Amino acid sequence: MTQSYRNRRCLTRPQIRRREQNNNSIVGKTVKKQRPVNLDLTTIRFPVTAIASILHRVSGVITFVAVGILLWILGLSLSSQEGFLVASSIMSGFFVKFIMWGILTALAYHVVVGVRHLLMDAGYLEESFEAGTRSANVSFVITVVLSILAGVLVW
Ligand code: HEM
Repeated sequence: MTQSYRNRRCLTRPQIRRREQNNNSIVGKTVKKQRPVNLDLTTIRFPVTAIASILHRVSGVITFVAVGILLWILGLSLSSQEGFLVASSIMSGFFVKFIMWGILTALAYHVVVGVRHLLMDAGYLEESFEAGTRSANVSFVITVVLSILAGVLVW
């Protein structure tokens, strides 16, 4: 083993000494020597439950930001007749409608997966990987349906 370190031209003498010491210590015996170094995120596949969880947090943050925007539009529309007309004209643009559709989709997803969470917490859904995968997929399908309905509502 010592010989193989010495054959590596890129190692300095102190590095060789440290590796030899590591090999004789508890570190060399307990830590896996061939540890994975590949952290290329494009090669890592997340399970659907992880994706559902990450999206739940993302949709929660989108909903949080959306509350401010929606309250502002509501306040504007209720302020006066002119305010209502301004709010209506803002809401009639394609880009704004697209944002509203995105907000409604995020809210729908957050509520659907939130209910899934609460059902799991209350013990109505099994907390196994298989059951979690199934309920996550069902949540995605329900969200797609609600998202289409939200599109119909907005346009
Ligand atoms: C204005 C409305 C809402 C906002 C701004 C909001 C925001 C958030 C945010 C940011 C989180 C992430 C917390 C974290 O991951 O640390 C969260 C988690 C959660 N939300 Fe909401 N939420 C809203 C409405 C709802 C509704 C209506 C439900 C009903 C089902 C719900 C159920 C949940 C649950 C169960 C969690 C915890 C998930 C977990 O334990 O990982 N939320 N919410």
